[in-house]
Amino acid sequence: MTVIAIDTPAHRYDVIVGSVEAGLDRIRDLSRGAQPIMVSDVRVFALHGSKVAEALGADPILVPEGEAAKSWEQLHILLAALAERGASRTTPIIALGGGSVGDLAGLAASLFKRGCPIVHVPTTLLAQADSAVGGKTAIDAFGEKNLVGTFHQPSLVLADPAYLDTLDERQLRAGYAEVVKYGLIDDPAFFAWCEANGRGLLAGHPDLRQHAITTAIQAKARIISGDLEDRSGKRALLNLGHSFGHAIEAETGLGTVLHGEAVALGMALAFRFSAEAGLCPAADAEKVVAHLGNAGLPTKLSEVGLASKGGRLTGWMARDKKNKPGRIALVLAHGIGRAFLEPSVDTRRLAQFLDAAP
Ligand SMILES: NC(=O)c1ccc[n+]([C@@H]2O[C@H](COP(=O)([O-])OP(=O)(O)OC[C@H]3O[C@@H](n4cnc5c(N)ncnc54)[C@H](O)[C@@H]3O)[C@@H](O)[C@H]2O)c1
Ligand SMILES: O=C(O)C(=O)C[C@@H](O)[C@H](O)[C@H](O)COP(=O)(O)O
Ligand SMILES: [Zn+2]
Repeated sequence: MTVIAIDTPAHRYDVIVGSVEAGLDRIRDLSRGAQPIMVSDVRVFALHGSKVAEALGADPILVPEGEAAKSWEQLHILLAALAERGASRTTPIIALGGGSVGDLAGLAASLFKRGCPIVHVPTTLLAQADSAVGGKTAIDAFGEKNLVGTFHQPSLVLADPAYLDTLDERQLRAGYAEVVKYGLIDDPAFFAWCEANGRGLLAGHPDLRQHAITTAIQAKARIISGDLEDRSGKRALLNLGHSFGHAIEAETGLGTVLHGEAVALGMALAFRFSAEAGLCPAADAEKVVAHLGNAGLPTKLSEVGLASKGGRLTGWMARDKKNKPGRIALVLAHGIGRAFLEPSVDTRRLAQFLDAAP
């Protein structure tokens, strides 16, 4: 078991990577006798929910699986269920599931009675290595990814790698993209570790999972510290691959290409664009594309039916949260482990690059 402490101005919370049973007492301590409410999706609840709900005496609320949970409608249904059950400002909400459940439940927890505690119990690799930590919450709206959201830091995160045993291979690979991201941002040694161990990690080796999740969370803690609300450009590095990725998700219809798949393709594009602009060695871009491709992730726009769609994709990218008026900001790289935020890229050049990209 590894415990990582995350410091925020409001409170300090622990991320426990290890058996969920070992962390249940921590949820009981937080609850101080109040009955917790569990939010989960139908699939995760059927697989893992009743055990945790029974152990905590938690009342479950179920949402649809995947990106479909991140909607106005589901937010409304969830808030209505919290009201109907008489939840108070101290009722702990337990989000058991992947990033979609976490993003929706986190948003509801931040809004309900102006904020109640949220505990994340992430069940996907993506959520354990990335989304459960850091406090970003969101739903999709008006066709745009994560358009409506808040920052609401959890009170506790319990990431049990054993949950990944029931996750299907496509979801596991998608989550792996966000793991590799941490090597590409500022830790070339971790990228090399991924090259050496990615296959074993995806095959389910427990020590490799534990190491990957712990390293990613420690990196996230470091990157968000001092820029918790994404204002200074430091936290923006976590968006490597995401301007392209969110555009790919939106253009293909949200929920069609998985978030992690879109991020993998986005990171491949960010490295290719950096190399073509002479900012990054071509050999580094090739290594990134090869590693993601070997992990079974998309690295070509043609794989998701978006060849020659530069104009459409830059249209979405022009709406990204990192942008200042009239400019497209993009996380680029000077090499593996050397990501940086470019506040203004030439939109025409970007569209031409995307039109020509494989
Ligand atoms: N808030 C953040 O910082 C942040 C970071 C990264 C991604 N995200 C968001 O997370 C979402 C993607 O989340 P995700 O990739 O975790 O997937 P997900 O929550 O959409 O779940 C994907 C599928 O996996 C199933 N599943 C989950 N855990 C399982 C398990 N242990 N066994 C079997 N099936 C299981 C779910 O039922 C669902 O069908 C995206 O909307 C993305 O935008 C948020
Ligand atoms: O925690 C962050 O900050 C991230 O950017 C993590 C991303 O992996 C995640 O997909 C996040 O939800 C993207 O946020 P957005 O601000 O681009 O909507
Ligand atoms: Zn992401």
